[in-house]
Amino acid sequence: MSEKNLFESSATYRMACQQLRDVAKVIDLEEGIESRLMLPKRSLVCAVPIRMDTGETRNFIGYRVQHSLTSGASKGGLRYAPQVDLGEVAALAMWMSWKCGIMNLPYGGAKGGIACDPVTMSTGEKERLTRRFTEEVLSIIGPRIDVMAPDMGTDDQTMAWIYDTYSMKVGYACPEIVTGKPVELGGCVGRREATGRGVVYCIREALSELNLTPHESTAVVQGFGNVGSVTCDELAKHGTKILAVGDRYGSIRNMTGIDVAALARYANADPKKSIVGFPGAEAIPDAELLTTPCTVLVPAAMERQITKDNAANLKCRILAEGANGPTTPEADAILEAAGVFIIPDVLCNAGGVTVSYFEWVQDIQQLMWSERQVNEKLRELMLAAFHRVRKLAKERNLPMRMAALALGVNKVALEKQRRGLFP
Ligand SMILES: NC(=O)C1=CN([C@@H]2O[C@H](COP(=O)(O)OP(=O)(O)OC[C@H]3O[C@@H](n4cnc5c(N)ncnc54)[C@H](O)[C@@H]3O)[C@@H](O)[C@H]2O)C=CC1
Ligand SMILES: O=C(O)CCC(=O)C(=O)O
Repeated sequence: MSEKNLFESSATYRMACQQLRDVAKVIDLEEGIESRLMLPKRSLVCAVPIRMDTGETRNFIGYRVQHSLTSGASKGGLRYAPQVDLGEVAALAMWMSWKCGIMNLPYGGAKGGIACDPVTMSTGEKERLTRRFTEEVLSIIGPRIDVMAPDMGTDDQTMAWIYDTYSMKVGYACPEIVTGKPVELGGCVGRREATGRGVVYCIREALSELNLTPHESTAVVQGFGNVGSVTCDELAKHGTKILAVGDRYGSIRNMTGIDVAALARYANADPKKSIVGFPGAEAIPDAELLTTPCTVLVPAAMERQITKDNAANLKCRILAEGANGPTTPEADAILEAAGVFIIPDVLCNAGGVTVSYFEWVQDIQQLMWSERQVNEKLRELMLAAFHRVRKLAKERNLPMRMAALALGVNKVALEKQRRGLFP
């Protein structure tokens, strides 16, 4: 694509496009479809004015980007973070399309965000922000159009406010408008844990391929929010020692192993939910977190954390991408050459959207599954996807990321062709 577009000022969007260009060559993607898939189907940018607790009015900027509606409703999280911009949300929406394709879910990809710092806002301010944003995007969301879920900085309470605001507009309770809701409002048991659980299912498959056991393995995790904390917990339950953890405020390390349950209690008691100051580990500079020697490194925070500047210093056997887009294409090449087993984001963190799909199906059918049913089905779908990607990687001698993207992009492209190219 030669013309400059609205999204290209974002390095994250340029990275998603680079990946698409690379995989387009691998799967011999028709040029017209490739250039369509570089762009989202539609994007909404809105002012979100709210009254702060001080009485002043502040205007935030909100985004909802729908990358593809070809395979069904578009699906993806809503992110509250200071750096959110249109390009970042567009990249995340594109990755959602490939993720849903890899998992064979009947969805296109979408993502939303509001540029704000939820840590500094009161519950009332976040509620007003969420309700006003929902009003602003009403015309482009719906249970068959676009279904939101939690992402960085949002949670089940955020989804409850969206559900309530939407239901008041349409005049009936409509739980299928969002997933990741509180269980008592039609949320799915196991959704909160689903992304981290999915990450650990993938890690265990990779360990077994490398003839390693969880017990003899160690892990380092960047991010201790939804994805990072559940990943730590699940790894620890399987006997893997967590050596170091980092968050937005700092990093900690204990080479004899961190007590994950105690760390979770400590972080939960902190207003910022931070791990900094945890007495069972020592503080380390952030730069040392990712380069701590370990079996498995799990970035579970932000995009573009592993770059050409630090990739060569990583000392892990497996890179399990809990976060979306944590590794740049330049870093990918360095890690591939070093023989690191990469479990790419669009596969590794797909457990979240998979259980979101279970939640949506339950809400539409008005029946509830047990936690055992949810977890068994999640495991079955994650393992099947892992081995589909692995098989293609081996057959075609592709890096895992290219194999995963090939499956995801191909599914969307095929559906476009069957429907008549550009629906
Ligand atoms: N929540 C979900 O179900 C899913 C989330 N993801 C992705 O996983 C990642 C994390 O999301 P959540 O755990 O939901 O978010 P969260 O808001 O629950 O937690 C984010 C964590 O990352 C830390 N963090 C933020 N900026 C950081 C920085 N610059 N350096 C180090 N740590 C930093 C925060 O302090 C916090 O511990 C994001 O990339 C998100 O898109 C992917 C799939 C599903
Ligand atoms: O659960 C969902 O619908 C989306 C989760 C998400 O935002 C993601 O996988 O990045």
